[in-house]
Amino acid sequence: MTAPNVPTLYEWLGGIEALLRLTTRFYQRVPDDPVLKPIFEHMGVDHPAHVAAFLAEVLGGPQDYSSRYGGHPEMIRHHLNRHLSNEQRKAWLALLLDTADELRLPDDPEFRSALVGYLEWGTRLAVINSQPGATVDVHAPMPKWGWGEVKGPYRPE
Ligand code: HEM
Repeated sequence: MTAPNVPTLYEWLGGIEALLRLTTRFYQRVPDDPVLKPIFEHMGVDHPAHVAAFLAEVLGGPQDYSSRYGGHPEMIRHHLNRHLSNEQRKAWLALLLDTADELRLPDDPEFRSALVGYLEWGTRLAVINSQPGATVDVHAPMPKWGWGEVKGPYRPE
């Protein structure tokens, strides 16, 4: 159970508006990254908004990705047979975190460690689901991420 007065990670980072800024800027920067550029050459214009909606739901925000876009099974489906490598995963993660710094998303240790925890998990799952033979579990539940061991945001004194 969530303790009273502890914001969700979604609330703490600034909600959907902040996530849209993050994903929009991230995919603007992708073409400048030689490792990531070829992977996203054919992505649709809605891709940044879909990833923002997915992250919002995982981090405790509205459940729009589930109600509008098909939930976790649909996200997995997008990664099937992409043959993503660990090198590509690390480039994705590094660029996302660098973009979070560029946009001045909250950088307190509590928030960033929780965010990195989810992104480490999520990017590794994307790589696993992109390998030959991976299949979609149509009942895969949406992951939910909270503050973890730190139990809440940084508060002075
Ligand atoms: C936490 C990590 C991740 C999340 C939440 C995520 C989320 C998503 C979502 C929601 C989509 C569907 C977008 C749409 O509907 O257009 C998608 C597609 C995709 N993702 Fe990810 N992803 C993650 C990690 C990665 C990583 C690490 C890579 C590659 C290094 C990757 C590569 C792709 C590709 C290639 C597509 C399809 C793009 C296209 O439509 O051409 N993803 N991802």
